[in-house]
Amino acid sequence: MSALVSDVGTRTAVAAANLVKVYGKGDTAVRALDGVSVAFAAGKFTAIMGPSGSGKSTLMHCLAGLDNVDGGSVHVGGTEITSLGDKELTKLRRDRVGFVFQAFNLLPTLTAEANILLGLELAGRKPDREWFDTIVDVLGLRDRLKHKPTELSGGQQQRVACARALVARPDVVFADEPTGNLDSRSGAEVLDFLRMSVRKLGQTVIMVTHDPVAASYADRVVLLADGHLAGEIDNPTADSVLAALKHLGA
Ligand SMILES: Nc1ncnc2c1ncn2[C@@H]1O[C@H](COP(=O)(O)OP(=O)(O)OP(=O)(O)O)[C@@H](O)[C@H]1O
Repeated sequence: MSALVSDVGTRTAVAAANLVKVYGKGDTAVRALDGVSVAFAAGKFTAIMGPSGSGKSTLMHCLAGLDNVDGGSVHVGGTEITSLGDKELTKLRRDRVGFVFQAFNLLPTLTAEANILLGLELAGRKPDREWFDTIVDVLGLRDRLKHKPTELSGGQQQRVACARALVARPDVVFADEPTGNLDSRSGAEVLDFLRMSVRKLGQTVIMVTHDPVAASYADRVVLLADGHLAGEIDNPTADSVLAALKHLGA
C-alpha cells in the first residue's frame, strides 16, 4: 500500500495512485492522465487547475467513479473504486459523493426542497432534519424551498445544487466549474458557501475551475499539465495561481 493511501480513513478523503486514462487507440490515442498520484485531505477545499486539455475534467470524472480508468487506483473514503461493478459504483456515487455542476442540473418539475431531498428519497434514506435545516439556513434558501428552479435566480439554483450535494453528508463533494454560469456576485456566494461547508461543517470539497479568483477560495490548488501533476500551491491567492498558470503556459 502506498503512503498516499495508507492514511485513508484518518486524513485522506480521496486518493489517486498512478492514474492512467487513455482516450482512443493507436496513432490517435490521447493519454489524458499519464500516471497521476495525488491525495485530497478530508475536511479541506482543494481546487484542480491547469491549461485547457490538461486533464482536469478527466481526473475529476475518474476520482468520482463517473469514468473508468486504464491504470492505477482511486480510493474514496477508504474504498478502492476502480474495481467496483456498475451497481456498487452507482451506490457509492449516490451515498458517498456529492456533485455540483456548472449547469446546476436541477429537475424543473420539482420544488427546491424536493430537488435537495431527491437523492436521499431515491436511496430510501430519511433526511437528517437538523442537518437539512443547517444547510438551508446557511445557504439562505429558507424562503425559496417551495419554488421551482425556473422561479429562482442562477445563484439560488446553484445554492440549491450545493444543498443537494451536501444533504447526504458525503465523503466528498466534487464541484465542476460551479461558478461558470454565474455572475461574479452569485459566484462569490457559492464559493463562500463551499468554503464555509469545509471550515465550519467539516465537509471535503474538490473543485475544477479555470478561474484563479475561484481557486483562491480553496485551501490548496493542485496543478495539472499534459496529464501530469505539475505542482501545487497551499493557501493560494488569485495572484499566486495566475503566476503558476502563466508558468505552465496557460
Ligand atoms: N471523450 C474523449 N475522447 C477523446 N479525447 C478526449 C475525451 N475527453 C477528453 N479528451 C482529451 O483528453 C485530454 C484531457 O481532456 P480534459 O477534458 O480532461 O481536459 P481539461 O483540463 O478538463 O480541459 P478544459 O479546461 O478545456 O475543460 C484532452 O486532450 C482532450 O482532448
